[in-house]
Amino acid sequence: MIITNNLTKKYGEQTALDHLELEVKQGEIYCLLGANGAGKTTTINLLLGFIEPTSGSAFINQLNVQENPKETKRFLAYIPENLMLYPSLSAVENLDYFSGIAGKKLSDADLKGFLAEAGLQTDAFGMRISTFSKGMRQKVGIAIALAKDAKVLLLDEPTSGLDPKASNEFGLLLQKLRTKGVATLMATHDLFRAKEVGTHIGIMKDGSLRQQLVAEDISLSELEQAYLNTMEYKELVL
Ligand SMILES: Nc1ncnc2c1ncn2[C@@H]1O[C@H](COP(=O)(O)OP(=O)(O)OP(=O)(O)O)[C@@H](O)[C@H]1O
Repeated sequence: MIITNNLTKKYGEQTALDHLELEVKQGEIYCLLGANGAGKTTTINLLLGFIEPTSGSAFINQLNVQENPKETKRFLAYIPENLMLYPSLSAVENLDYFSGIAGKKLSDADLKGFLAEAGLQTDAFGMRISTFSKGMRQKVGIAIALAKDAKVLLLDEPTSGLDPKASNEFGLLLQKLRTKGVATLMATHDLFRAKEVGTHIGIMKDGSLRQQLVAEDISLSELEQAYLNTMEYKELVL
């Protein structure tokens, strides 16, 4: 579903992404970890076609992103850290608008069905987005992915700033999408959530993917150690 071949992005002398080889299959949740500036957002922006690679290629559903910018977007849903929705429109109206852009004309009942499936409480369906918490807005983002029938979900730090309950709910939603066969790539700083929801975990540093792990094969403390080793942190001695 998601494949990158030697995907590289340079800004002048600086290499933001260095020959990335990545594959996320149907029903997998791949969590990308890494310090600030490691290249996580660059990876997502390349998959979205927001920026052009310096070399290498990215594929969504077997289509080259650069060569098929419109077609690849049809398969994608993207939830950034702060999802942009229309603040003066309701959840139903936003969903109607964004699913319309994706070419879906849905009935009121369908729209509400997707919001319910995304875990939004019924009394919020008609409320303005400006009154929503971040967790509620992220649920609208999931509803958009569901309505669009997205095959690939790209997430950039979607749980940052969410309280543990909202973050846990978001993780459960990702697992629900996984059972529908969605391939998810999530950039995150949250090791705990990566271990909880991820099927695969990649650790990036300075634009390159340094380690790839299968989530069920490691414990949280092993993941933490692998992360710290990759970052070459020394153990803190007090
Ligand atoms: N438009 C740009 N111009 C120049 N350098 C850039 C640009 N965008 C990103 N970079 C550089 O590319 C590198 C990778 O950045 P990127 O945003 O992908 O990191 P990240 O892993 O997402 O970090 P964070 O966790 O802080 O979001 C950084 O060194 C960054 O400064």
